[in-house]
Amino acid sequence: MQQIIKCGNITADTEQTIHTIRHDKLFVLTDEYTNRYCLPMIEGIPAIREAQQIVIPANDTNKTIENVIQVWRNLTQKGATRHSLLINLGGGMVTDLGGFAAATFKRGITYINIPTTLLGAVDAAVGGKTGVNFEGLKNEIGAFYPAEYVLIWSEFFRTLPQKEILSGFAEMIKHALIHSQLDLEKLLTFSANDIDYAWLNDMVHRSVSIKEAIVEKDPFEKNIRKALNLGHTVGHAFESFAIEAGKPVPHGYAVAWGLIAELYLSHRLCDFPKEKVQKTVRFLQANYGALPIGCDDYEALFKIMQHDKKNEAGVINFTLLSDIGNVKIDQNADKELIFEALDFYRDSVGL
Ligand SMILES: NC(=O)c1ccc[n+]([C@@H]2O[C@H](COP(=O)([O-])OP(=O)(O)OC[C@H]3O[C@@H](n4cnc5c(N)ncnc54)[C@H](O)[C@@H]3O)[C@@H](O)[C@H]2O)c1
Ligand SMILES: O=C(O)C(=O)C[C@@H](O)[C@H](O)[C@H](O)COP(=O)(O)O
Ligand SMILES: [Zn+2]
Repeated sequence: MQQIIKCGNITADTEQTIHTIRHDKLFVLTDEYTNRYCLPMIEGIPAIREAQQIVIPANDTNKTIENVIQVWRNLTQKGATRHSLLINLGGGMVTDLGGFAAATFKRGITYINIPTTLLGAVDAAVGGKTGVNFEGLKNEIGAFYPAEYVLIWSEFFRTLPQKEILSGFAEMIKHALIHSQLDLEKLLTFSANDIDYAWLNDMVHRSVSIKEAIVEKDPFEKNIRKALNLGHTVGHAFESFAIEAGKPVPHGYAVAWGLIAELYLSHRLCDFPKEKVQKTVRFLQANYGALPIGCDDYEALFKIMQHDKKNEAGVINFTLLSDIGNVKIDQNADKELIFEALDFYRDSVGL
């Protein structure tokens, strides 16, 4: 089982975790920004100072197999063995890519995730989904291969741009939607212009525990883990579409817009209450703006949804809700209804 540590002191907790895992060489993977902003916060640890560093370019357009090869190459050239330990210090891009590199190098080495974004802490670093984008599709290549430890320290978020805070917050909204009305009510009070970091830290721990409980029940997404994919069938289509258009958007923004469309489908197919759609959509619209799409783009978006990993035998499977906390997996919507949901998205965000 993956161990999640809520850090009080990142230096002491990291040092202790490193000592807990028997290893020969230590490697630290960062991207260009986490190397600058986050590595200095743990560089006081002698083991980190002496570790081999691997730096990859930042952002999701670099979550590619080519950069996995760069990591493999560094590991090989710097003498990594099957007993080496990798620390992924970064957001979801670094933990997804680094986790996949760890899963595949010499058929698997141990790794630790230290998420430095809100999204990484509440979602990406936890639960063992690793991978890279491929052929314009999100996480098309990957493996379930959990980090041995995930160290969560909210102080990293202080250097995050507001956009990245909001991106992570969208996954927290998703966790609340699949879990409870009370969690959602609390999150809908959030103001990104006036962040209360102590409150956010509490909400982070709550959000992680929602994900952790689901992953523990179904680590390989055969069943209830599909709950964590709420908003992602449409969300990933939006995200891939934006990358293809040369205007990438943060993952959480795509999820927020995907939630709008999928709450509509939840209402139409599972009787999710209309007033709860409206209340959540109001928050999403106010905080996330819009990905500009027109009716002409629906076919392209539908085509991307046909590659969603929850699909089976040519049927697009959605995770929907009949109420907050009441998840319905493997729900089919036909093309006409999906287009209606895209109409609803456009109306809701003022396009
Ligand atoms: N494996 C999973 O379960 C899972 C879950 C959700 C999302 N994801 C994936 O996670 C990725 C998105 O992760 P993300 O939102 O963390 O994006 P990211 O890793 O690309 O980070 C966003 C930006 O913030 C910078 N950054 C990171 N930490 C910083 C800090 N403390 N201060 C300043 N800048 C910092 C990064 O360098 C980058 O430029 C996507 O690829 C998504 O598909 C995976
Ligand atoms: O952990 C999960 O399970 C999730 O689905 C979490 C999602 O937020 C995350 O974006 C995940 O990477 C999506 O996975 P995919 O299987 O749809 O690629
Ligand atoms: Zn996600």
